[in-house]
Amino acid sequence: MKVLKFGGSSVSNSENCKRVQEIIKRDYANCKQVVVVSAFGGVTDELERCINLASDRNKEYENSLFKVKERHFQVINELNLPAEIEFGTSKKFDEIAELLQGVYLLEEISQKVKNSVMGSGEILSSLIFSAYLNQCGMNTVLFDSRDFIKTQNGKGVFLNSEQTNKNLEAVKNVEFQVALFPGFIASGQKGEMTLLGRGGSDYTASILAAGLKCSELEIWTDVSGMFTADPRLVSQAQPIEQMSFQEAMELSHFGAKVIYPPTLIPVLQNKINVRIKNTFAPDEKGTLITSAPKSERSIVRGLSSINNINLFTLSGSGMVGISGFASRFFTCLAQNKINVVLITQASSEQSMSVGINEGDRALAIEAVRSEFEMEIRMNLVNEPAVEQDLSIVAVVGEDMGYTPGISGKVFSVLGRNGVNIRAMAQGGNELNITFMVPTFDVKKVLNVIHEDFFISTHKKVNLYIAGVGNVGGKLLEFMKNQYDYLLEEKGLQLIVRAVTNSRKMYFAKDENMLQDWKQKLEEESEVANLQEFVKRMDQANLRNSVFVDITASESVSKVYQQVLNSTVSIVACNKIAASSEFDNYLRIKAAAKKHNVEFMFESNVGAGLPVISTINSLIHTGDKIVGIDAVVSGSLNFIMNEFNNGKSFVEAVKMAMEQGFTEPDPKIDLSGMDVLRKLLILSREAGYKLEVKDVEHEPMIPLSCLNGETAADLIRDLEAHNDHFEAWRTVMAEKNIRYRYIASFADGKANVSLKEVTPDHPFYDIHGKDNVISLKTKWYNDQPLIIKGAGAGAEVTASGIFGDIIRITSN
Ligand SMILES: Nc1ncnc2c1ncn2[C@@H]1O[C@H](COP(=O)(O)OP(=O)(O)O)[C@@H](O)[C@H]1O
Ligand SMILES: N[C@@H](CC(=O)OP(=O)(O)O)C(=O)O
Repeated sequence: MKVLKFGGSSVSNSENCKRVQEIIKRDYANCKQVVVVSAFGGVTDELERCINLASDRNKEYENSLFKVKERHFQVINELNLPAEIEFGTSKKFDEIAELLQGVYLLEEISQKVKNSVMGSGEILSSLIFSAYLNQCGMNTVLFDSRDFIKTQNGKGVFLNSEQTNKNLEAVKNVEFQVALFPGFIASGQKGEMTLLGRGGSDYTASILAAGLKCSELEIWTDVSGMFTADPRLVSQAQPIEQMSFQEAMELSHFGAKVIYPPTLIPVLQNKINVRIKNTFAPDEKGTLITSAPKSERSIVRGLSSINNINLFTLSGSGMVGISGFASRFFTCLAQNKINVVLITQASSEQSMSVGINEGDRALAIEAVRSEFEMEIRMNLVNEPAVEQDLSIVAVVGEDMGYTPGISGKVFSVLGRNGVNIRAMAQGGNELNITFMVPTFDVKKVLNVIHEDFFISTHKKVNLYIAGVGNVGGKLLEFMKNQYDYLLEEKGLQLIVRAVTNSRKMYFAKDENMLQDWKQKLEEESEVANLQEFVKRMDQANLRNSVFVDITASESVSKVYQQVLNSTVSIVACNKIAASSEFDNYLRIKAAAKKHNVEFMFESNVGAGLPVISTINSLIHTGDKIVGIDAVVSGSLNFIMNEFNNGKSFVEAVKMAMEQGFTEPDPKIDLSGMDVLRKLLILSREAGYKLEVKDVEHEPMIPLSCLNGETAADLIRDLEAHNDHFEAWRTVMAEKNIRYRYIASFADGKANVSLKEVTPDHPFYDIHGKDNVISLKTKWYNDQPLIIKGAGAGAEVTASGIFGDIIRITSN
């Protein structure tokens, strides 16, 4: 004989009742089955709502009850059940209505009435379902669980197992092929209806399995087993194939709703295996809960969480070394029936903290205040402190006890994601690590731990992109092209969550807008608002988030601190932050370090060339940069090369502008400001403290050409100075030299100016928009390390930014 329990999710309408009947039919001829049903999905909640409405003297309860009644009649009609079932159902609803009317008139709910109303859902579903099974030709006997399952008084559910098991003996004398029991309901000492706790039909099934000495208990629900984490919170969660009773108990105790915690006790005591199966995919394996489960590949078996937890702390100098404090504290909580979910004590013994349910907060404060009234008055103990809006997360696995370093790994991954752990405890049995975190962070916490401990198919990378012009557009195109490759080869899933330009922004509802960002921005956007953009990114609180700045905007660079405080990494091609005042540059780097996130800006110098990463790598391995010579303006090189090829200077500038090689304001290039910023960044990354004022700087073009406001003014002024530039051509021919705009740093001195280079100089032959960076170091002394290649253009810049994103997220 085996027990099958079908939860509310399995019996929520006539269609589902038919599925359940099919499942029972599979073994109908082979073995006797004890079937436990819950109320139709959501009915218990609705009945509870009705009582609360009635006690608030809100007539709306009648309407709500009517809807519940209609739902039951719809099932009866759709299953074509006989009139006596309609009659029985109607009678039950009359009884409920009468009870509710009493509550409405008295404005009071007694526990007895509450139980009677809330337990009605199971009485109704079992009545309907047993009739349906009989109609399908199955020999089904409907039993009333209240006649067998006996509870005793106390907080929560206290099963009188001796009496229950004795009562169940009678079932063995009844002739049936299917025995149907309503779940959830039981009876007390005086025969009154009692309830086994929310989710208690699982417990009913387990009590029956133990009392009737069944071979197996099957819990049929709407998921294919106990998952590695709540599948509603962790989309990559997988069903656990096998687990021990203890592991299942820990996971369910800490919130895995799929099984009600007390359920595991009777089956554990009687060594009855439990299988969790999916009514909607009956052929899937599900989870087997057994005494000796086979090991899974991961040491951690599963994760679970409970919300609405408060951290209640008792502290004070008077607590130190005085025995009896802890016992008084816990006794006082226990006497008030306050459930303690987690305990921690500071080693100084100056404070003791416990996790309690939000609903017990007021009672706990009152009880502890009164217990320690005298000590509080004498300032030996402080007023109890309570922190709200917390959740408990449990990491569970029997093998964790034998494997060092698990808690280290858990806490380091949380640290990397900026999660503040409020309290923690490791079970003495080493079966679990539990800790409290702000509820706001729970989803993120479960997902990052899951990604680290289970064979995740992929890691999600959440991108918030500011600046979707030329370079930004290319980046998004590259990411789209590489999406499948990165997912398959690197396990990285790129998800674009939001984009903004200076006019519009679009925040994805829940989708990945990588494919259709342009259309979304075009058709469904809202007015751009940078503060709002950052605020929403912060509120989303997604793991592995990256803010990508592809603007040249100072206002965007000003939100970096805020972005990093939200534990979001930054990838910038915008140079303003890294080349701002040295203190600000340091502050931003420090904020990134503090929040365990990254601030990366490889594309600030040399676009996609590996310049900053090379400098960082040399320094990390013990080298020292002693000199830098660099031609780092792709646009200026392009202009000079076109000029050398015979174009007039102004023609060459126009070409560079048209082809998108210059900054949005070309004066930033021609003034040498862009090169100066790059030199600042290189030398700072090389370990030198340098400000703009420390750099000797001569613009590439006469100062008088830089006074205009617009690009048209610049072109006009350059044309007016044509003779100045043509004179360069003459000098170059006479001296057999070329002019290059060079950034240099040596002996603590930095300089940016136009210099002559001879044909044997490495900067003489530079093609197109190439950059050359020559690094003289302790190790590259005789021959400097030279990095050369295209240093401007949308493609190479986008590839530099893309490289940073991948480097950050594949850590
Ligand atoms: N670790 C977990 N594994 C599987 N399901 C879980 C887990 N944690 C929470 N759940 C949730 O539990 C639900 C099943 O429990 P419940 O709604 O009580 O079902 P039923 O009505 O069948 O008793 C699933 O739909 C799932 O969303
Ligand atoms: N109907 C009860 C008992 C129960 O166990 O339901 P379910 O099996 O749907 O979780 C409740 O909602 O609490």
